[in-house]
Amino acid sequence: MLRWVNSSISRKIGGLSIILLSFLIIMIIYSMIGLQQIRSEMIELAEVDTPLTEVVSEIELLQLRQHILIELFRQTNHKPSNNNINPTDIHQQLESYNQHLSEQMYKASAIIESGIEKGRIRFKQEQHQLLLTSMNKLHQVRLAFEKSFMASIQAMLTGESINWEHLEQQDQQLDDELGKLLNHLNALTVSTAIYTEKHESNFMIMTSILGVCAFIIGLYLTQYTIQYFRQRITQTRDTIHLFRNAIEHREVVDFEVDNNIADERDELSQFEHELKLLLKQFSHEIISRDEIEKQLIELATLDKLTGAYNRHKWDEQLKMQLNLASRGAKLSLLLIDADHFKKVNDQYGHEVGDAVLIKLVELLKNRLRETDTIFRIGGEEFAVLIKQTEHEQSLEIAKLLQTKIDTYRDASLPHFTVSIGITSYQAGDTTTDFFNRADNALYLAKANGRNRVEVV
Ligand SMILES: Nc1nc2c(ncn2[C@@H]2O[C@H](COP(=O)(O)OP(=O)(O)OP(=O)(O)O)[C@@H](O)[C@H]2O)c(=O)[nH]1
Repeated sequence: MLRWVNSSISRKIGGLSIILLSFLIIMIIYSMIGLQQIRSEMIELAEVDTPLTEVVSEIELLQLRQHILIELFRQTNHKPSNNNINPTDIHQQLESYNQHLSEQMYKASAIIESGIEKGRIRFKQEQHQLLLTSMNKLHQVRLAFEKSFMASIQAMLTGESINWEHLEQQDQQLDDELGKLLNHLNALTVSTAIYTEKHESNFMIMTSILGVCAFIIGLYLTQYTIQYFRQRITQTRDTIHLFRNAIEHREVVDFEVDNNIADERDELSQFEHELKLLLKQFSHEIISRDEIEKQLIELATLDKLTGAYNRHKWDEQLKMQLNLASRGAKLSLLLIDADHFKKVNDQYGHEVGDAVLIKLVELLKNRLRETDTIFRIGGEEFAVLIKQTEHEQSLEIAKLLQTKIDTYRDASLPHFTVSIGITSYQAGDTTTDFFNRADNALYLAKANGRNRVEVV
């Protein structure tokens, strides 16, 4: 069953088509055999039933002739002078009647014998026996009638009295026997016709059942094919939908892809498998490209040495934050400059100077909130934008930073200090106004002895 489920689509549909085709072939063969049988039964009807019907009609006519013959004989005997038929004529007619009856009986037995030989007479052994007995009886009765009739003619010719009672008895007996034979022959033709009719109706029922079965199989095959394709296409559409959603939300699509069974599956499963692999790989690439882009943007906006934002980012952020401040947001600017940094470089070397700058930014980051951004705007000069904070509080932060740096000690670094100029946004400030006020404050801090905070 699993092999069937996993087999290719062409094999699945091919398998079902073979079942349907085999069924149709069986149906056609059955119909041909059935039609052939019905045809032979029709021939049988034509070969047995029709001549037998003719014999029956002939015997019925002979029955009539028998009655007429007796009546003629009666009239000739009653008024011989008024009748132009003489006993010789009656004798001849009797012989002709006998001959005809014998011929019809011979014909009937020949038809039945030949029918039985060819296997076309479908009646029971007892029926056959009954027919033969009836014929024998008829033969004997006919002989007795002939004998009695001949004796009566002879009596009429010699003027003796005729035994009418006996003749009429023989006539009646012959009539009865003829009637019985006719009944047997009729029953035979009727049973043949009934058999054929029954066979025909069985054939029609069987053909109809086979037709309905073929229709159901065909319908199921069509339904199965449509359903199968619809289900698989829906699955693939869901996979693509999942992928699209994941990409929209910038998430990695984690399809379950079973590599081991991929080769054993049908074409649609293999297609789905390949699609999932492709989408998975594609999503990974999109996400990693996003990561790279993010890193590139970060790199483009960060200062390589200290990790603080660079001058380019500073210009952009200063404008943006000032814009927000003009709409009511609180904003303070700290300009931080390392004191006598030239001396550090000169005395300890440029590398130590770099290390001092790195440490300086690290100390600033440690004391600031995530939202307060640090920019390196010159060699040893930094700016900090403090958002959503009152001026007094910003001043406190500036003093705290200056003190922390002053009190910081590291055996591998020289002691260093910073001067800080601070200002807060004032209504109508341009970037230049805002920056210049902070710069003036820094200048004051430098001028007033460094390692201190000044406000403007
Ligand atoms: N090591 C190092 N030094 C730098 C860097 N950028 C600027 N400098 C140095 O920083 C020094 C700045 O010196 P100045 O502008 O004279 O100021 P200062 O010596 O700090 O004195 P004041 O600012 O007046 O206290 C210069 O010697 C620059 O070479 C850097 O990235 N690394």
